[in-house]
Amino acid sequence: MDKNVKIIFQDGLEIEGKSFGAYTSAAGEIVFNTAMVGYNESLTDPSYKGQIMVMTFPIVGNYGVPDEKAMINEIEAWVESNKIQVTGLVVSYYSDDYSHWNAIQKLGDWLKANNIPGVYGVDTRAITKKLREEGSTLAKIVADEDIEFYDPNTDNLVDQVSIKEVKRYNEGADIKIALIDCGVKNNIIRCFVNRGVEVIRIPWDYDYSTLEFDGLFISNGPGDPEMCVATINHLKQSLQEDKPIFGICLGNQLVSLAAGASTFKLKYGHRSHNQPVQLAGTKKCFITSQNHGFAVDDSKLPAGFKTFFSNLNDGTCEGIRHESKPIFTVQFHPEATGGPVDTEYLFDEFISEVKKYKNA
Ligand SMILES: NC(=O)CC[C@H](N)C(=O)O
Repeated sequence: MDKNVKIIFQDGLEIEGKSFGAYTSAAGEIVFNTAMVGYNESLTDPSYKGQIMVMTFPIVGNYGVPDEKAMINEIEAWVESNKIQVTGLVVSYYSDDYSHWNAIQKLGDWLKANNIPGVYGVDTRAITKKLREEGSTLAKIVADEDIEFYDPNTDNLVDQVSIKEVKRYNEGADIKIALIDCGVKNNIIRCFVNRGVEVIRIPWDYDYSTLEFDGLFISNGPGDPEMCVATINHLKQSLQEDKPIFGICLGNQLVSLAAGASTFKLKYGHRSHNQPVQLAGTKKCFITSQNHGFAVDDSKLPAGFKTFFSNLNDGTCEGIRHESKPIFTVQFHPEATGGPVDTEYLFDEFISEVKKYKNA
């Protein structure tokens, strides 16, 4: 019989569930994800660092866990980074009995190996309703010992997940993209590598002023964008230059901050695979994969920038675009994994801008 554990919210609410994964206590920001699949990808997405993820899909674990060490082109083949990044996982029904062509282990065993607690047997939809009504909050999973609440947004989480040294993929390719790694998802690197460009992956605070490259990319990443002061300062300089710039999620927020816009915390964030966005000035709508808690305030964008996409659920900004330079950023995840690939064409648009710049 699995042991009992408690989820304790900052307002004092306690919910009892059963333990799977590591039997240990953990504290963080509790967030809900309404995606129906993709737990392996979400758990290893560095943007979830410091967060306890509640999955609303009622059965989790039934397709197991792939070999997280398998590599293709020096990139983990089946997961989004080299470890589990969430602080804890909360599900309704945990399925121990898995079946999938590339599964090699149980979700509970993988969590255990990473010392991450899982809770099952709780009403995840009730938790979601609470978070939607009252807004995002802190919580802790309490197993063997009670611990303090912890607010991850007060720490520089990007520094914890960013690469420590420069790493090149597809070295020698004609087009070179400098990728500022704020906690990059592997599928972003795959999307570039699959398009035949060289990726120069640099740490979040790396001074790239003397690096040779043709286009600049800023990745997704965890926490409050205002923590990334070094990146924002480097971007202020890049915005004065002519190289094409593309940013995703945290990358969108950092470029916006560098341009002079502001960001704010959403009431409960967007975490799912079915977020509808509209391309500004058109009737085109795309379904996107998202995972963010902050957003850019596009009611007062700096001169030269306009809204690129808007969210059709709540009207928030889903990206900005420069009016004359090849600079555009999106709040959603065009690389998906998990989620729909409707907007992957943005990688092609960016690379085509980079080629134009290089051949000009
Ligand atoms: N996926 C991301 O890059 C998330 C960006 C930022 N940490 C947020 O929560 O809004």
